[in-house]
Amino acid sequence: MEGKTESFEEWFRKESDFYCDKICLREIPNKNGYRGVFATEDIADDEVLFTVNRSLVLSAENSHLSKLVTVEKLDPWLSLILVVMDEWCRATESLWSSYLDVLPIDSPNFQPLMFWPKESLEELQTSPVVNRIGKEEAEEIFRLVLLPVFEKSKDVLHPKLFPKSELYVEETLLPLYHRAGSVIMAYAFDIEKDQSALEEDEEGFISDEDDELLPKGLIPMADMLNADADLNNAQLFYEGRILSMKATKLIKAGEEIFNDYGALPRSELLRRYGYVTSRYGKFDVADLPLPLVVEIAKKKFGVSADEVEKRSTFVGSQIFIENGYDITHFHLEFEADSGSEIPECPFDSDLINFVNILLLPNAAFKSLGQRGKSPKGDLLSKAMAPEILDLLGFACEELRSKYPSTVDQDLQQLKEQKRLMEELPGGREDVKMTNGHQSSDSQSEFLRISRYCQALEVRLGEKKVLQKAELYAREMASYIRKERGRKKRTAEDHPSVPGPGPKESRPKPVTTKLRELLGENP
Ligand SMILES: C[S@@+](CC[C@H](N)C(=O)[O-])C[C@H]1O[C@@H](n2cnc3c(N)ncnc32)[C@H](O)[C@@H]1O
Repeated sequence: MEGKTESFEEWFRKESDFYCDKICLREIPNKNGYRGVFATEDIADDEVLFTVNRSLVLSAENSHLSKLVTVEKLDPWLSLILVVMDEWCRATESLWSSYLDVLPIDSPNFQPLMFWPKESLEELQTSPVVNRIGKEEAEEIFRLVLLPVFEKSKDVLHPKLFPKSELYVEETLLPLYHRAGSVIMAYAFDIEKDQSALEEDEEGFISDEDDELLPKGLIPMADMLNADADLNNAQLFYEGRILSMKATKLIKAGEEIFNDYGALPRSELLRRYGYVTSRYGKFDVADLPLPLVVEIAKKKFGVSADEVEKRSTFVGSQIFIENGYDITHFHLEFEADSGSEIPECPFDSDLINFVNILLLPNAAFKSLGQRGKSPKGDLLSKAMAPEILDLLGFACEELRSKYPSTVDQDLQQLKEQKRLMEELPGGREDVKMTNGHQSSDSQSEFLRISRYCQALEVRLGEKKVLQKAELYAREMASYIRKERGRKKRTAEDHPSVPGPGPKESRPKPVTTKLRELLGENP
């Protein structure tokens, strides 16, 4: 790694149109050898940090390979994977050689979930992220789509990619394919079209293609910026042929410059980028599978299989039914109508709607079928049946119980693992990682423990979301029941008052317990 960061920065300074002298790229001490971009002087909001000409983007369009084979015909991912593999093998012949040297294509420290061994993946317990890694699917695409391309293009690909002496080189190609794919997932950008080059149609509208089809590209230096939920202070702007990285707020000398990777739950951050930080905890979600909801409707609410079938068909005719719904952390929202704060519902409105229909009494469902319209299950503003909340609360409880350890056990384990990490021979792990003096045994022990800590943070995050949603469901159901009782009593005490009477201000539905929960860190 020595000198590579400096060589890359020097190369970029030469190749880019503009590189502000108030910033520098450097390796971050105690951080496992990864780099970041820092301000060396104060930088004003909107100030340009650097620019990259489109011709410097490592993309299928600009690649050496595109002059020889029509790589752009592959989907954006596959074409860039192929291009990166080829440029990587071309080593110093590649225009991007100094840049490729700083990408973690062969670094064991870059550990997104794709590279986790089975025993570390097991520490994620029942987290649904394990099913989203997609290693087998990626390997199938490799065999079905990429290997035939290698075969067809063997005369123009770099000889290392397809040694002529061998016909089938999966053993050497597959690991490189996975590394290149994972680097692209963590480093590549969707390259927005150059609007000035897009053709206008007859009515003067610029025709654009679907976002899904946007080509992917590696943008040197732009991808050296790290991200951390609340600290983001820079953003990439597409300005014709030029891509500009600009400050989005005042950045003080010495501060790190962060780009925004998006509002990602920690499970996704780990899957795509191989790291987690607690600041992303607020974006954590738990995926509630619909079959679990249905199972509870049957078991605890006596809904028959026949009714489930009929009602699912009814809902399916109105909205697209997902296999599962994200449950989120809830926050307090100010409600202008009542002048009070209400907790924002952690359950998806389509899920509420579905449960609402499942639990309707037969007669009500029949008349709904005749009207052909589904009622909106808008929590609180409409009179939501507390049974819906009961069912969702049970579902969260059930889902949480599928993780073999509790929140408290995980917290204890996390503390213990962090202590073990500190105790690794030679002091703090990451210091050893960067100066390269640790034995391979202690390095692999460090990687094992750090994967364990990351898995603990992910599963803890999901359990906490479930715990909070469960309590929310219980508290809100009890609040709605109390409210109904109170209204009924009022009506019984004043039977002569016609109509609903003067509009009452609704009492705050935020109980002490909910408040306590909201005060906690995610
Ligand atoms: C787009 S790159 C950023 C440049 C990278 N730091 C490097 O040295 O090559 C994304 C990778 O940086 C690392 N990263 C980004 N933000 C991070 C953070 N806040 N904490 C730890 N690692 C981070 C992760 O390894 C991630 O996969």
